[in-house]
Amino acid sequence: MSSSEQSGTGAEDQMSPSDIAALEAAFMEMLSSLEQPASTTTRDTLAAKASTTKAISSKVKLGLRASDIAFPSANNIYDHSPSAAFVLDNKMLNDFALAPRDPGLQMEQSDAAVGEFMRGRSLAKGSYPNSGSAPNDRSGEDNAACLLFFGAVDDDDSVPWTFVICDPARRRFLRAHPLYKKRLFVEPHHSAIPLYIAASGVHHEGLFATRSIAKDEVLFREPPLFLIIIPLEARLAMQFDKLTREWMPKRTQAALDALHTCWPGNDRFGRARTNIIGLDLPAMPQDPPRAGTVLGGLFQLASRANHSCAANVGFDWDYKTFQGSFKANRVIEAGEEIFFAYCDVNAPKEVRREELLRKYRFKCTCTRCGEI
Ligand SMILES: C[S@@+](CC[C@H](N)C(=O)[O-])C[C@H]1O[C@@H](n2cnc3c(N)ncnc32)[C@H](O)[C@@H]1O
Repeated sequence: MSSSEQSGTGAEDQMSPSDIAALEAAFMEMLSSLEQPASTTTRDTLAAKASTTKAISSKVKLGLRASDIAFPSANNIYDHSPSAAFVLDNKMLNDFALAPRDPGLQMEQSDAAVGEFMRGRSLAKGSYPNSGSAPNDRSGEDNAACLLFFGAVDDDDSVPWTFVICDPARRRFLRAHPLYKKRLFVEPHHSAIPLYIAASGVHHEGLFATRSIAKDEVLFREPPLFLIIIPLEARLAMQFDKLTREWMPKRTQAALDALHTCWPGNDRFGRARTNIIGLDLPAMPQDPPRAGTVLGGLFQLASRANHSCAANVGFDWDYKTFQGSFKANRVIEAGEEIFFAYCDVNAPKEVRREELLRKYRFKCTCTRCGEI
């Protein structure tokens, strides 16, 4: 799936040491701005949020420090929660869809997850046998199929993190991100997300609104489960099951396995291809025009949404906070299915249909495309 403005590209990845140094310096600057003490306004906002989420905070025992989730916007209901748990594992999502009026059970489960989270472990590090083509890897490590663990790692697999498979240049680029090795942003609690998963009229399952959603409302924000370079290379495809089995936390593996695949067989690569969303990354100095999208992200919630050329939400990727989000582009009624566009909706119908068929193996019958 592509984000609204971008589609996958085959960007070249030649970065000079000075390019890399400049990017790293820019990110360090960004990091220091994120670590500024909260302003009075931000503190007031946090205090107001703390009172509105009191019921949640009393049950979710989490001690995230503001600096761990230092997101500067201070204007979104899901930001900044100091009592937040990333508890969107698949079982809980299913529970949520089946029993949306039973948040108590979910709270208990999140308590357990949060307890593990707080124990904290050092970052796991690994390399993968070199498959031979890393001409611009100046990092001193020999793994061409680069793995990058972006976020905290817990041996018990219960913490939010992002698993990245990319080329050496992008790895260095991502490493310079201020959130590297830090905890990623977490939602206050998934019962605050106005969505549930249920059978879809267009395909198997989809996301639905639990209540009326206002135009421009952000439905949720979430870090990706993993990122992978686009285009998806054959050598990564062949190693993908092994890579994920060996390096991905079991919890993330389970979340990946729970997603739909539109490709024959049951391999994880097909599952990834079905569900990946193209992400806009900051342009790198040597990038050709429109090469902003160089990574695809797989998301636990966003990847559950079906496509429509008349989508009711837009997907947004915020590289600074490492979050994907859905924003309503019109009022959405309770019970309505959430749709976002996998392709460029400004392209002619025949072009859209061809792309959706080729990449996602379905014929679009949305209100704009009509019956086949
Ligand atoms: C990211 S998944 C969407 C969630 C999926 N429906 C599920 O049950 O997990 C993408 C796949 O859903 C199906 N799909 C999405 N939108 C569709 C639509 N408008 N019509 C038919 N199939 C669709 C296609 O098989 C596509 O490859």
